[in-house]
Amino acid sequence: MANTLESNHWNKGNKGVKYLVENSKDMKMVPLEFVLPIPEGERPSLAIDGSIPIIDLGGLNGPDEQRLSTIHAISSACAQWGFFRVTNHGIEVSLIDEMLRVVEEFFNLPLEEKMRYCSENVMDPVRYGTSLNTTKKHNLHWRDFLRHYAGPLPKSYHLWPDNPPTYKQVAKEYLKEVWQLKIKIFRAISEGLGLDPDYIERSLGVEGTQMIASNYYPACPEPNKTLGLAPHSDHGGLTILMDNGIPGLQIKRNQTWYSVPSIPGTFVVNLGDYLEILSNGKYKSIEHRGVVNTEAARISVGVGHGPAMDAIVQPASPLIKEKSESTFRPIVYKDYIKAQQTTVKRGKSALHEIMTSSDN
Ligand SMILES: O=C(O)CCC(=O)C(=O)O
Ligand SMILES: [Fe+2]
Repeated sequence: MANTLESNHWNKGNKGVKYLVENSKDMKMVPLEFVLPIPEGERPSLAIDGSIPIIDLGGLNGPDEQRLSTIHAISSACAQWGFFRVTNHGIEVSLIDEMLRVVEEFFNLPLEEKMRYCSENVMDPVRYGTSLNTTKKHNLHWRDFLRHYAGPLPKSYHLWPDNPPTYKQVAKEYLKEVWQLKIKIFRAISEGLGLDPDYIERSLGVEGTQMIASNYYPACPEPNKTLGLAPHSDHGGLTILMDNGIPGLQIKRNQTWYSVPSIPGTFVVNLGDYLEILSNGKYKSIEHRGVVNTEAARISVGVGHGPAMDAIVQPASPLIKEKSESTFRPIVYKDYIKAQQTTVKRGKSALHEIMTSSDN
């Protein structure tokens, strides 16, 4: 439900980080409530420059041999990284730029206008907010966000922000293209898992969900003391992410944090918990976090794709047979989202809760 400036959460003086930065002259230190207990060895500046596999998706339209080698490259990226970058993805750079522009315009609106979409309920179809999970007490994070359901379109389109005036139209076009891209990638992942090419797509049900999360991370005077976004894995199957050219994404691999460079015009694709579950643990959803910098605001736009809200999430039966046991207990997708989004600990704790044995 939309809130006003008088509602609880905003009454506490938390008007979002962008507002805070813009209304504090010459901020030299991060306010205490944003200082996070980041372990010494995991400070953002200690991350190693990393590069994730780059996959030319044009290969999927090529002759058989090229198509199979592209599928193979995707499945090894899924097994070894859980993250990869795609080029030749078929989405016009001008549309990506336009999407970034309307998202930036949204965050630049006066606070009162953005507040129309403020909500603390993680299941609300449209939510503007700040930090991480403001319903529970915890230190704040250096980001504001706008999240909303995208697909199925008719269920939420009328609720999307109508300001800036072009937002709905541009977002609709962008999300339609991203939807097609995820079909292409899911097909390749299905084949790589030895499943029917349509297996994953069909597993999502007739009303598979698409959710968009746009993040605004203002420049920050002490980037080593806070985080834009705490370590987490995504709950859906596949997230397709782009940003405004300012780096800030870090991924955890073998207990080490790596910075993922920003390459405009490409997308970073990552597997979420749904795919870890569906693959019966063969592929892992990888923890990642958003870090901030002293120089410039970063905007990122991630689009997650998962099953229908009332779908039962469980491993694909051919993959259970392969391993002779199921690694996860079945759970209704919306219950899983709720569990994952309301925990303060994040990381992969929600996924660990549904594992059938703790040694997986
Ligand atoms: O800003 C980023 O690069 C990461 C965003 C993200 O992980 C998310 O919205 O789930
Ligand atoms: Fe994420």
